[in-house]
Amino acid sequence: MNMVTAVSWVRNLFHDCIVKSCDASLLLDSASGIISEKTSERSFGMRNFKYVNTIKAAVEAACPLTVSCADIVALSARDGLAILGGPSFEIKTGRKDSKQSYLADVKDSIPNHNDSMSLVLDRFQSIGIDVEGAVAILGAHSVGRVHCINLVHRLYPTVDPTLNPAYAEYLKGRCPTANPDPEAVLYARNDRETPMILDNYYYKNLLKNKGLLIIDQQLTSDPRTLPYVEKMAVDNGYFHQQLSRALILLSENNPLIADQGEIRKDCRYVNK
Ligand code: HEM
Ligand SMILES: [Ca+2]
Ligand SMILES: [Ca+2]
Repeated sequence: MNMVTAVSWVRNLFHDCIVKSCDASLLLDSASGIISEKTSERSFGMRNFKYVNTIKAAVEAACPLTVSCADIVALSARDGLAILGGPSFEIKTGRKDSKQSYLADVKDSIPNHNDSMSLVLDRFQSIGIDVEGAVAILGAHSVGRVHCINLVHRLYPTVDPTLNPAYAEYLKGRCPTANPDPEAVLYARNDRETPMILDNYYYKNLLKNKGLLIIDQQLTSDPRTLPYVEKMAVDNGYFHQQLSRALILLSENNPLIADQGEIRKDCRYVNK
């Protein structure tokens, strides 16, 4: 199992479940009147969807039309977290898959990297995740990467004063120009200390002004969130416990009931 795939599974859970429901709406490809949520600019950098199809094909071969794509999203995120050294927890099953995609809702549901903390806290609150849970769930940024396109505005023309100057120099090395070529795949690791471990280095970094996205660093400048950052930075067990709680809430967001959904044969298309 590739660790990078595990990282993708964790991000899939957020991008699916916060848009309407944990219903695999994210996984639909553009086809027959559907425009994929994957085409949203919020989905920038998402990768490894092909492995969800591999899992689905194996599950269908063993037990047809029984395990939804939405359950695969939830269970693969759970397993991805454990593989990355994050918390282990039980997750409910029985989710149904959506019969449509919600591209038009993606931008309202998933905040932008430079939105205000109030907007982000409101978004999480609307799916039942409180401030403590919101601080923990952003700790998913303890793994993975950010492309330069999402960073350069903090480096050029002047360095964002909330960014650690030595770290800014390092990031300039990763992202040498103000206008990164979108084809060049320039990026920085989310957490330079333990890039592939889902641990509390994310919070230790924030306290040293080494947050990568504006939204990450704002956790230390907002008096509502700072106390939780400080506590998570010194207590990985507490971080994992809050992260589990928040991810379970996310994974149970607004489930489809009765015939609102189906069990897709192929996660990329609604059933014929
Ligand atoms: C306010 C909320 C959030 C915002 C604005 C946000 C934004 C972003 C951005 C801009 C990236 C970098 C994309 C790229 O340049 O390739 C990213 C990466 C990532 N995000 Fe978030 N995110 C948020 C919350 C979350 C949550 C709640 C999770 C999971 C529970 C999550 C998981 C990840 C992961 C794992 C990556 C790394 C992906 C990879 O390396 O392939 N994010 N996020
Ligand atoms: Ca969804
Ligand atoms: Ca880490």
